[in-house]
Amino acid sequence: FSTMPPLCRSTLCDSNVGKTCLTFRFCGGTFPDKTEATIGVDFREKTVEIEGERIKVQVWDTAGQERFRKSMVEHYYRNVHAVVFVYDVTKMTSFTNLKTWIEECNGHAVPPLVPRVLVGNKCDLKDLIQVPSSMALKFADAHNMLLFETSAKDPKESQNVDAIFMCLACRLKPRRLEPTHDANGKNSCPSSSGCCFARLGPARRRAGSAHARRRAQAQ
Ligand SMILES: Nc1nc2c(ncn2[C@@H]2O[C@H](COP(=O)(O)OP(=O)(O)OP(=O)(O)O)[C@@H](O)[C@H]2O)c(=O)[nH]1
Repeated sequence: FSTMPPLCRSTLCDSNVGKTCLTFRFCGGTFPDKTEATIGVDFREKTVEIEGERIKVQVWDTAGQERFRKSMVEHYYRNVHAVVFVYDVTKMTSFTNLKTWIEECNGHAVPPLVPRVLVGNKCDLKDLIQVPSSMALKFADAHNMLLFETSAKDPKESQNVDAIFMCLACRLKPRRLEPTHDANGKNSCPSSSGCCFARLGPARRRAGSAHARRRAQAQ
């Protein structure tokens, strides 16, 4: 068991996009029947195994509603190892608001080299989709993020949800944590080659994988 402190990542963005449900799906393997608006920050944990090493992943589920974010103190931003930005594929405003969330993150001194990924949730609602994958990919590219399209609700999509956190756990695996942010601030993480995706099964290869491969080829 890893004695390192848990890898912490934060899920950020508008209310109702499914941040809480995604963390339930990843940490507990279930979709909650009912959720309440998150107040402040909720913590969930899961231990994953990567290359024979057990790593504790701690997910910080942050409130989307402004009135419940008052307790989101600087501390949380300063201590994240990775950030997961979530939008609802059936709600264009949640996608256009991403810019504000990225600015908020930057404004709280989250170092640009802390890995960030973009997650389009509620893909099970196929007839209601407002944000096309192509648009999301363009945005993800422009902000140097990988894109995952998921559904916390559909159990068939659960591998895609796992892929988000497994990819980040792989990038942040303790022995890789230091080189990711070397003394010169350069990103020397070996997984920038897209190795996380190479190890994940085909079911997880949505928009994110094609995107990752293109990025890997470009590097
Ligand atoms: N169809 C569908 N509904 C989802 C999915 N994920 C979440 N929901 C629903 O979306 C609503 C909001 O989900 P939450 O996980 O509470 O959203 P949140 O982003 O954590 O909201 P805040 O805590 O207010 O920031 C709930 O009614 C969920 O049942 C999904 O993948 N598909």
